[in-house]
Amino acid sequence: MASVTMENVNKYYYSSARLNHAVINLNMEIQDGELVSIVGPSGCGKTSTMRMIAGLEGVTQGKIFFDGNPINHLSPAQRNVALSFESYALYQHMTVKENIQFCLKVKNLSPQEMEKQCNWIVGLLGIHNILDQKPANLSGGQQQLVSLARALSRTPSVTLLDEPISHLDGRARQDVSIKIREIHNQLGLTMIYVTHNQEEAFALADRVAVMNFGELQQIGTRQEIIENPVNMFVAEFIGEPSMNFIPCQVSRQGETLELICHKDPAFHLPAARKYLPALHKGQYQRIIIGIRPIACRLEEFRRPDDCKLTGQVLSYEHLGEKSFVKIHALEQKISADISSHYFYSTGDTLSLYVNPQEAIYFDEETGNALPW
Ligand SMILES: Nc1ncnc2c1ncn2[C@@H]1O[C@H](COP(=O)(O)OP(=O)(O)OP(=O)(O)O)[C@@H](O)[C@H]1O
Repeated sequence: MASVTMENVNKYYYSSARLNHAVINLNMEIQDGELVSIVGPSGCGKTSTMRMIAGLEGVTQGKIFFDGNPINHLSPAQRNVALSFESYALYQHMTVKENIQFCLKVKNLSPQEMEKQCNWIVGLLGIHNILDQKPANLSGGQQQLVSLARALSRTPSVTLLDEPISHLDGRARQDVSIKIREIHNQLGLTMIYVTHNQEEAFALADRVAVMNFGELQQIGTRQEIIENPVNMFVAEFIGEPSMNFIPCQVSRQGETLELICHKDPAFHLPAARKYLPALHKGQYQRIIIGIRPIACRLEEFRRPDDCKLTGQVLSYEHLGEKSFVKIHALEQKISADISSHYFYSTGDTLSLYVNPQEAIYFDEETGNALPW
């Protein structure tokens, strides 16, 4: 297995006389044996990044290294990467078993070893019943499992999985993603995993990379990204429901700092301790306060320092153990994740309690998180 380093990597596409800067100055380091997941909105450059690492797409500018060795000039085969992309790319004239074994042939295994390796991955992914089928007779989900089996049966330098289980339904998807993690752990693979599903990304990966408009916004563990998003894009994109953003004016009176979020009715928040040094510098007049829905509590769960926010219920959803409510307060929508067994109707008056210490502050001008 190998570490992957991307140094100032750029990808331009020239199509219909239009220049598209799909990946912009990407710098990323993936350790040997690490599982990194890439998430981001459609068109942000995830697949282009994967295809450049695989060698299926040229790098316009910048360098990619495996274990410190430049690989830009190497063909896909020379890079020794295993791939499973959303479109399965199976050999249509071969059976499932032949598809898997074909990939193992490059490893020069004996027939017995090949059989053993094939049985291992087939057993893990539970696809024995389709071994003699041709791809055309399989569902989209089954074809993805075969494509995944092919990628995971090898022990390549780097394993690239791009939406490898997007066609599986809920339960099967969860089971297979757990198996991918198990295989990764067992074999110590260096793996890059693209998904639109944040929960899957955080459940699987050691670190998650968030991209937007071709640029890497942040790479970190779940805790780092949830607790310390670097900007409003990451804060809003990660987490469901999305973070609430409340614009505030910073009011300084001597040593006292207060955030005026709304005048009538008045809603003031004491400044969070961790941001006091940044706010005292006087550079920020207006900031945006980010409050996660999970940090908006009902009265029964309120904490001593919580501030009260009252408004009319706009919507209420009860989903199994979770309940989401939106209220109209401070002339905007405020979402709360209230694990509650009460039911609310549109128009009910509801108070939510937020702890000012749990808020994340952003510069109104740049959208970047304030330092602390
Ligand atoms: N072969 C191509 N020719 C021209 N433009 C392309 C090509 N492939 C991708 N693009 C453009 O590059 C940008 C990044 O595309 P890419 O497929 O890498 O994004 P993505 O994050 O993987 O999207 P999705 O999540 O929808 O798969 C998009 O604007 C896309 O339209």
